[in-house]
Amino acid sequence: MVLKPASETRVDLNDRIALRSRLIRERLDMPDRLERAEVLQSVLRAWLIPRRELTIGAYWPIKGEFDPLPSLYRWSESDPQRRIGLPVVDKMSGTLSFQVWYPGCPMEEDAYGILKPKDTEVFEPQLVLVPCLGYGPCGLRLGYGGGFMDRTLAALVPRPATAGLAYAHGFQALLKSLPHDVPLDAMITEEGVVWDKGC
Ligand SMILES: Nc1nc2c(c(=O)[nH]1)N(C=O)[C@@H](CNc1ccc(C(=O)N[C@@H](CCC(=O)O)C(=O)O)cc1)CN2
Ligand SMILES: Nc1ncnc2c1ncn2[C@@H]1O[C@H](COP(=O)(O)OP(=O)(O)OP(=O)(O)O)[C@@H](O)[C@H]1O
Repeated sequence: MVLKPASETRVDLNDRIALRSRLIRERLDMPDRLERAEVLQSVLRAWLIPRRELTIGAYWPIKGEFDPLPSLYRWSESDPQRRIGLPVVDKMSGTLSFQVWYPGCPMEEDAYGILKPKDTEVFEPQLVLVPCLGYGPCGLRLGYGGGFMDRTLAALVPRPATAGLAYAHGFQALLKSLPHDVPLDAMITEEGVVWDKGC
């Protein structure tokens, strides 16, 4: 086993923290973010058409994230069995559960101030749409640093299919994988489906 010097590990962590704040700033400052979001809605809607899953976990957008809910609502309208869920953080276990969401659903803040459905049913989605701040080759993802998504995906049996959603600016060719990283099955941006293990 080759042990890394502590200083190197610390540099990696500082790099990740700096990268996260740069990517959040870049995303918020993107002058054509709304146009890009419209294109991404179309890419997502088209990607969902042939999929068999009836239940999808998504997220309530924060910090300039792409909003997947308009496409998902359209997706859900064509079959009453289809369900959309939003994540709810369990601070103790560091994992997420998913609660049913529908347009107009009463909402409240979670432990991190992100809105979540109030008192709706908990379920395990067959497909999870994962918000990505950054992404690398082969399904690698950079989130906000809580590790919630990786812990949740590692614990769910059977593991749901996963598709990352991001704007193309988030691509980091040199992003390093960490031991706990659970690779995404697909990656979708406004430039198209950039990676899909299932294709
Ligand atoms: N819209 C949205 N909702 C989501 C997620 C997401 O990525 N996007 N999450 C996806 O999993 C979960 C929340 N993830 C979070 C991750 C980190 C922190 C947080 O407070 N981070 C600290 C820094 C932590 C560190 O670097 O050690 C901070 O920002 O100060 C909060 C929520 C569930 N809901
Ligand atoms: N399966 C796991 N078991 C235990 N700890 C984990 C697991 N996954 C992640 N962690 C811990 O969570 C912390 C953050 O991980 P990471 O930097 O990958 O977060 P992220 O994927 O960017 O954040 P998030 O998923 O919340 O958006 C790390 O300290 C890591 O050790």
